[in-house]
Amino acid sequence: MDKLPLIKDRYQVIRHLGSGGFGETFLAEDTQMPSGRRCVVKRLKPIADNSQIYQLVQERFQREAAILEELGGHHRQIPTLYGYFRDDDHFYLVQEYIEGETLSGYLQHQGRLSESTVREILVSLLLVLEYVHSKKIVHRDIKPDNIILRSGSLEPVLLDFGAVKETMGTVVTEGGHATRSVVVGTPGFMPSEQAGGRPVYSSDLYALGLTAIYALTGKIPDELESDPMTGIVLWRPYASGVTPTFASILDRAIQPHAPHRFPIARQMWEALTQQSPSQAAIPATAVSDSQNTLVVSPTAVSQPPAIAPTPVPASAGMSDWAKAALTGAVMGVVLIGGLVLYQPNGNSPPEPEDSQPEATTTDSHDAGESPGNYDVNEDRTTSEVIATETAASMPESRAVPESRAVPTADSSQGAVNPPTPRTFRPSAVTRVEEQYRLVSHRQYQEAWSRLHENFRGNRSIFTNGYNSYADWWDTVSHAEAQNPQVIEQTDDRAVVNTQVRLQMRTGEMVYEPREITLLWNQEAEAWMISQTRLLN
Ligand SMILES: Nc1ncnc2c1ncn2[C@@H]1O[C@H](COP(=O)(O)OP(=O)(O)OP(=O)(O)O)[C@@H](O)[C@H]1O
Repeated sequence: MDKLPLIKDRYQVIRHLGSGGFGETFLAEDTQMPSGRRCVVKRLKPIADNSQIYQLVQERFQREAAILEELGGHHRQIPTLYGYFRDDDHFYLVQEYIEGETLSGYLQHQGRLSESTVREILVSLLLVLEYVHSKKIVHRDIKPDNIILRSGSLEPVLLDFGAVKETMGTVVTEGGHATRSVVVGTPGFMPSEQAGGRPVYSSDLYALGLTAIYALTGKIPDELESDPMTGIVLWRPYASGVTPTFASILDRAIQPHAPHRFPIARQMWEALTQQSPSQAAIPATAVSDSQNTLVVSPTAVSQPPAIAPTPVPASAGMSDWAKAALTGAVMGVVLIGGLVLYQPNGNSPPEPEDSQPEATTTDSHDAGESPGNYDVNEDRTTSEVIATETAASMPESRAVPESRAVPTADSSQGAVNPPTPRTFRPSAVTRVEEQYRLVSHRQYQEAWSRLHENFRGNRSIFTNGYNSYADWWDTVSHAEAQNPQVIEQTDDRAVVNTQVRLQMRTGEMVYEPREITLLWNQEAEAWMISQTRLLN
């Protein structure tokens, strides 16, 4: 057998992971680390082959790598960037290897996922997206293949940010100007404004919504019909058991027109965690052109086919999906004429009618410029986007293992029962983070209801029950659980240590190291805080 290559005299290739539009990806061992840790090496090659372009690509690549470094360095659901370099005519990224399985791979053998599992994944990824968007980055290629569920915990991790790939598409126009020549994204998962080169934050929510729909139905967007008048994807008949509120949230996420979607990740996260029908509803402005297909109650869906929660059949969905994945790999970066985006006079194309109203220029050099249209000669990164509302930092989310059963094969269809899959038990860490978020948002009643009943009944702490709890939190203007970590964990009990940061209404800042004990409530399917203790 041929010896596998050693890249840059350092990264010993273990196996080839995949090939995409701009290069190849390898699993490798870092021979210069004592542990010989595993890493993912991405080798990219610019599409234009000349030295002028290479210089430009190098500059952009460096900027985008710096962004990846920041993102991965601050969020555990984004791979850490270990290194980047250029070697001859290739550019390399070396990233943390995420041990696990892509969401699409997971579905192939576990079957379609339950609503609660999909909801958990969404809630978790929305926190990641809010973090990403707070850095003014639009991911641009969210899809089941770019989400890895970590082995053991099934925590979703977001891969493959589009901007680096985009740098590989740098070309020089006839007029001598460098510009992008590609739109990054995957057909079907990519909304129209992104296909037109103008992604906004809610473009990621659109892709995430369709990813969730894939997880619920086993169908990729190309396998679903759309309403010919409105362009709305008609998925509900394939997920008849989904609750109306959850379905409405997904419908809002996948609206073809960006202004009709949730504008930012936080809003979708709030709709999911509170599941208030009013938050899920598409804004009134959307109803006029889509009222026949939106926010459909289950009874309004005509004769949904009875679909048992079977695994995605290997003979149909899997091969289709494999085909689609292959297409995605080829089409992941859609080539467009550089001149389409490049405006020699410096003007941008007109705002599309469906661009987000919130997305007004704050940091671009040109008032009309969109994130998808820039000139490389300007000193800004390809992935900066425009927004008036910077997403506030939201906590990272982590998931832990659990062993509740979800879909089994329908024996009436002759399918074999798959092994009992694990589903998500929300992580104790996420629970702790949420608790501080709730009190920060003054949702005291909600926060109180998530304390264990024994804790709530402790009159030595809460002398006046809920009122003393709410009164105390009213003295705090902002609370945050920093760096929470699970110290102990069994199926039913978890202990999390965290540094609590409290900004008091008086202006004083308080930092409290705390140990928080949580008990699993099977009925509520939630972690309840049963005790907190100040650490020395
Ligand atoms: N950090 C990572 N940890 C573990 N697996 C990874 C990581 N990054 C990529 N992979 C896996 O490697 C394979 C190839 O991924 P990659 O995204 O680089 O290429 P692609 O999807 O084939 O092409 P494209 O870059 O055009 O999307 C995929 O199966 C992906 O899940």
